[in-house]
Amino acid sequence: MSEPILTGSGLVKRYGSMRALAGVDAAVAAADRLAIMGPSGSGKSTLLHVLAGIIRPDEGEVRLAGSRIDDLGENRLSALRRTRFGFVFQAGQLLPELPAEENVALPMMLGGLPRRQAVARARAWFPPLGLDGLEGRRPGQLSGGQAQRVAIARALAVRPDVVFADEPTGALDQATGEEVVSLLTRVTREHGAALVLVTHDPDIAAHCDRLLQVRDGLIVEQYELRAGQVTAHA
Ligand SMILES: Nc1ncnc2c1ncn2[C@@H]1O[C@H](COP(=O)(O)OP(=O)(O)OP(=O)(O)O)[C@@H](O)[C@H]1O
Repeated sequence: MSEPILTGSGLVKRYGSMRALAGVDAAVAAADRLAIMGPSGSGKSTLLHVLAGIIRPDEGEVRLAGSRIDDLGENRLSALRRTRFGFVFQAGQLLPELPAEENVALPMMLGGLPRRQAVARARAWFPPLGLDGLEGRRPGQLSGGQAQRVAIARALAVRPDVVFADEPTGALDQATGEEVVSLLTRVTREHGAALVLVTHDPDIAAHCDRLLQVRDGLIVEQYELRAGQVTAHA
């Protein structure tokens, strides 16, 4: 793997006496597309949230481009999440009262870009994501697949280093889910962002370059994938 953009080393996260992460090392290279799979409760979401600086680990450290981020103060960490990371969740992440284009513009506005410029930049994402003409729709007027495309636009519009996607197709039917993940993996690669994707679905994971299997808070297997096929035990 080329130089990693994001690394987690020795990550432990406890909830009471239970270890949701029991000592995990994970690295993501720039433009790498990493899938995380495992049984329910195995620690997939916890790993994603710790790597994304949303949950702080009890032990271990997270580094972005070589700099430690898990020990930053809350203000710096939230600014870093806003500018260096993009997020796509299962559903319900768009603000219902805002038109789609303003949902996409919002993280840029929070980052200090004037509203007109942010909306203009946001609009440019709509045609390439198959959303032409939907700029003014509110999330309630979009299909599930369209709403996830808007969420992808919003995640990428800040030009993040890493996009984190937690079950991004979990609320979609299989065909729409495949369309959304194929778009997500393509545009993250085109824009040079890494992707960390949690999924239950092997067909969704198959769109990625690497797969981590998590069980009981540990990485138990790592694979390299090509065209959905396992090519190597990493
Ligand atoms: N805030 C919390 N408080 C207490 N326990 C938690 C908390 N968050 C997660 N856990 C526990 O940590 C373990 C790992 O949870 P996590 O959500 O990471 O699993 P997961 O693999 O993503 O599961 P799923 O596929 O069901 O979403 C589970 O046993 C869960 O119950």
